[in-house]
Amino acid sequence: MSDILKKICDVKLEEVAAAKKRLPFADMRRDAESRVLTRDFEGALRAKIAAGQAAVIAEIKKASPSKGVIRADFIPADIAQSYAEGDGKVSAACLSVLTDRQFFQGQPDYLKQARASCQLPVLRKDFMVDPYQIYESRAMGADCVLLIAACLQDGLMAEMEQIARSLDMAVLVEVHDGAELERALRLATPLVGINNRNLRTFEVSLQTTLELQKEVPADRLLVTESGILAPADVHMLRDAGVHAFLVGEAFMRAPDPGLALARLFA
Ligand SMILES: O=C(O)c1ccccc1NCC(=O)[C@H](O)[C@H](O)COP(=O)(O)O
Repeated sequence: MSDILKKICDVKLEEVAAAKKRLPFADMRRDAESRVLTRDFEGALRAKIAAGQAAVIAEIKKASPSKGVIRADFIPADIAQSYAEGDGKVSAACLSVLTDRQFFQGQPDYLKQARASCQLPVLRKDFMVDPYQIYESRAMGADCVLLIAACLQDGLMAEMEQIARSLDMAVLVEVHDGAELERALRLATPLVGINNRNLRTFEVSLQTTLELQKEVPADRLLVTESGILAPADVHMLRDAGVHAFLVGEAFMRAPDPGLALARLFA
């Protein structure tokens, strides 16, 4: 595991240990199981694709380890509404909200505020290292969780997927190389994210998606993640048969994130 990823995961383990002292596992599980009606994350992506459009998971991200602060004027509810509206013709399929405090300046309240302000399904974007966080994700309202293969051993990853599915949440499993993809494909989830960002060097290459795409079976829904900045990137990936995108920075740097989305995916 890369240094930054190891550092992030170590912090997460400490955070989970502290959280379990505040709210024990059984209570968090009860909270999660008392929530009703998730929004259909996979269905929202597939509906856009069936309509001939790109399926965009639009990210709400204030800062990142590679870029520092990306957006100063940061009101998650406004950003979520802007993504849901787009330009009236082109808009987001789903949201992704960073909830990590230390490295991304996120927080769980941002997810709650974003979700309450629109009807879009929401991915909790964080670093999952313990089953407790899956219950916590549902308790805060998430419709989908991210499992980063590089952070998880096979057994734990499968257990966390199973818990998410028992709570009616979707799972986006994220990979960056062939070995991780092979492990991810042992899960049942159809949602496979290929992160174009190398989390060791922060280098971004869209070639990562093009190379790994060949190994993704047709019954999985490939989501290309990171570094999609220009219409030419979108055209190149769509011409290659990639129709689901997770985009953050390109929207977060724009005054109106929803209009930026519509322009990027026009
Ligand atoms: O973005 C980072 O610097 C980063 C560092 C370490 C782990 C994860 C990181 N990013 C998370 C993401 O995957 C992106 O926020 C997401 O794919 C959107 O990428 P972009 O469109 O390039 O903002």
